[in-house]
Amino acid sequence: MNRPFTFINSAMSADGKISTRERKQVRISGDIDFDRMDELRASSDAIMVGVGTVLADDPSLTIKSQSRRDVRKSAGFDEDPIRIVVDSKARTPLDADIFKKGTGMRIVAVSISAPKGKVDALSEKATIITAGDEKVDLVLLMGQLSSMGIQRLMVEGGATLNWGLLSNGLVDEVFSFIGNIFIGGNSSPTLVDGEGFIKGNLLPLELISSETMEEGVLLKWKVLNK
Ligand SMILES: NC(=O)C1=CN([C@@H]2O[C@H](COP(=O)(O)OP(=O)(O)OC[C@H]3O[C@@H](n4cnc5c(N)ncnc54)[C@H](O)[C@@H]3O)[C@@H](O)[C@H]2O)C=CC1
Ligand SMILES: Nc1nc(O)c(N)c(N[C@@H]2O[C@H](COP(=O)(O)O)[C@@H](O)[C@H]2O)n1
Repeated sequence: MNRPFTFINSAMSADGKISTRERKQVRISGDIDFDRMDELRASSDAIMVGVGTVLADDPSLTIKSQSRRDVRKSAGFDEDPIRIVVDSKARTPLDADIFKKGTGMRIVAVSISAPKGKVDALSEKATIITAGDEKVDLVLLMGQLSSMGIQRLMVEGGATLNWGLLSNGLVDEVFSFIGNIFIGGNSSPTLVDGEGFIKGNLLPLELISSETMEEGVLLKWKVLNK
């Protein structure tokens, strides 16, 4: 199956949490890491998040640096990459920042079970891809994104989508910034939630690089999919 080259970028606390138990966004990394994230966005054809992240953080997923926007434009691309929400039940708010801010294509991926009225309303704002019965079939979705010409896909979480992609063998690399705080809480989301892998069937990684950045560490992992 053809699929885009896919990488996750995430920031987590020293105890592996990506936000608090109230699922409120916290600043884990600093300006240097946010600028690195902006560079990754600018080098990508598309950026994907789960609807849980849209509901919690309302990210715009736009490129913030004007010079990076200018470079993309002069190369004939939209200033922002395609922005994709994986949203089985079409819960993305119609006034979400991904619709209000930035330029270029937006995609909302839904399942057949999504309410038709809300899907119709979202179709005024975004291209709709329907894949899967009750929840979005990520393997099918990746095939469709590839056939649309998306070759390099950046995933910005959250915890449930990360699990869905990793457990289906759909991720090639992971950038993980580890910040100098503890968040704690057994219900706070971690880098990878979902059911979790079981003993004897864990997902191995190869460490590509590690560097100290601001008050934390940036790790780059290659995912050793079977
Ligand atoms: N520190 C960081 O780098 C980041 C932190 N976050 C945090 O993550 C939290 C959101 O994470 P979650 O609640 O886990 O939501 P999520 O963003 O992972 O979205 C989950 C949703 O994805 C959709 N989905 C559809 N098909 C799926 C499939 N086959 N597999 C998996 N998901 C599928 C479902 O509708 C599901 O409800 C927030 O608290 C947010 O602040 C989010 C992004 C980055
Ligand atoms: N890389 C990173 N570091 C942190 O400290 C964070 N809190 C996050 N959160 C994610 O950053 C994105 C912000 O997007 P916009 O600025 O609105 O475009 C969003 O995906 C947050 O969940 N990331």
